[in-house]
Amino acid sequence: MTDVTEQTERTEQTERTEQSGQAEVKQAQPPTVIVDNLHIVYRLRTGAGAGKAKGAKNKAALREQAAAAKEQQGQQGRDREPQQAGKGRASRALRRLTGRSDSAEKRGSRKVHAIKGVSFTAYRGEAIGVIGSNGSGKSTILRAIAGLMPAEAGRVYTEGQPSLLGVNAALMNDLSGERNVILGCLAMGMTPQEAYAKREEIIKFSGINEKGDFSSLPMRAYSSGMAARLRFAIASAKNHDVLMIDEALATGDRKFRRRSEARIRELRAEAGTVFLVSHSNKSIRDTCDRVLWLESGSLVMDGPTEEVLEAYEEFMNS
Ligand SMILES: Nc1ncnc2c1ncn2[C@@H]1O[C@H](COP(=O)(O)OP(=O)(O)OP(=O)(O)O)[C@@H](O)[C@H]1O
Repeated sequence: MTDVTEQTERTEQTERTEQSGQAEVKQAQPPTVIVDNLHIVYRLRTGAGAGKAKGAKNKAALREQAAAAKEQQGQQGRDREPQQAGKGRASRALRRLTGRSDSAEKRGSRKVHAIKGVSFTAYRGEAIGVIGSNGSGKSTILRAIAGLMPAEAGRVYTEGQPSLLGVNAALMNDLSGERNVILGCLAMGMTPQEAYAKREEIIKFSGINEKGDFSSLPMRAYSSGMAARLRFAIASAKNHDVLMIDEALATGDRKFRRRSEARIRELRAEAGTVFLVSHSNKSIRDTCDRVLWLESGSLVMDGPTEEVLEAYEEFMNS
């Protein structure tokens, strides 16, 4: 198995995880993902310099605006009271506009401890729902399994290359749906011949051409639901060792949702492991046989779908 968290070697804790109760229950199938006492921490820069790269363009524009305002104020001031008017006002306005105050000039950082010591083992052939209230850590744990988040502590071991739907598809808004299908297939490791051979089938499955020739239009012309359907269609065209779907089904209409749920069942039958993050308990019920329930970054429950959903629904209604 590969350590996707790129830390040091296998720990004793992993051995314990593999020998845990879950493993005894599911020992007929080999494990595909081991999450071992995982901690994920986001670090945010605050104060001066925060969001520098992103905000630089806006700030340059704001500075120009402020300079123009200063010029105007200066002109008005000169008309009224030479030298004094406008003095200091423009720089105060600039600080207000850019959100910088003298005290905020101090550099700082804040941490968000998003995943707190989560452990579980997933097995080949399982479809696992990931549930929990907003901000409980569902997307973060999928990103960690995909190898996109470094671990603060603990490890994630995976068999094969996990694919996080929507990220691995690497779609581009300026390219047509058709070109994106080819791009997505190549990004998943298909040869150009395989990608071209799959193109029609993927577009048909996505249903984007049901109301006109949308596949030849740039993706920026698609609704969010259409884009999500195309991403799902591309990602599910390949059999994945580990496929992770984050809310993708929630955006499709009912017809597409049924089709994609059937595809998830096929993927499971073809021996992969599927993780599905969803706020729709119905999607989870229809698709998953096991559920992980996270709250505030901790694993509250891990068990059969009905058992966990019942407890979760009770918690949500209390
Ligand atoms: N890029 C980020 N920077 C800082 N904190 C983040 C970032 N992304 C998520 N978080 C924080 O990590 C925690 C877990 O977020 P995450 O997105 O994993 O939750 P979620 O269960 O997927 O939420 P939702 O159901 O609302 O999509 C939250 O407290 C969130 O504020």
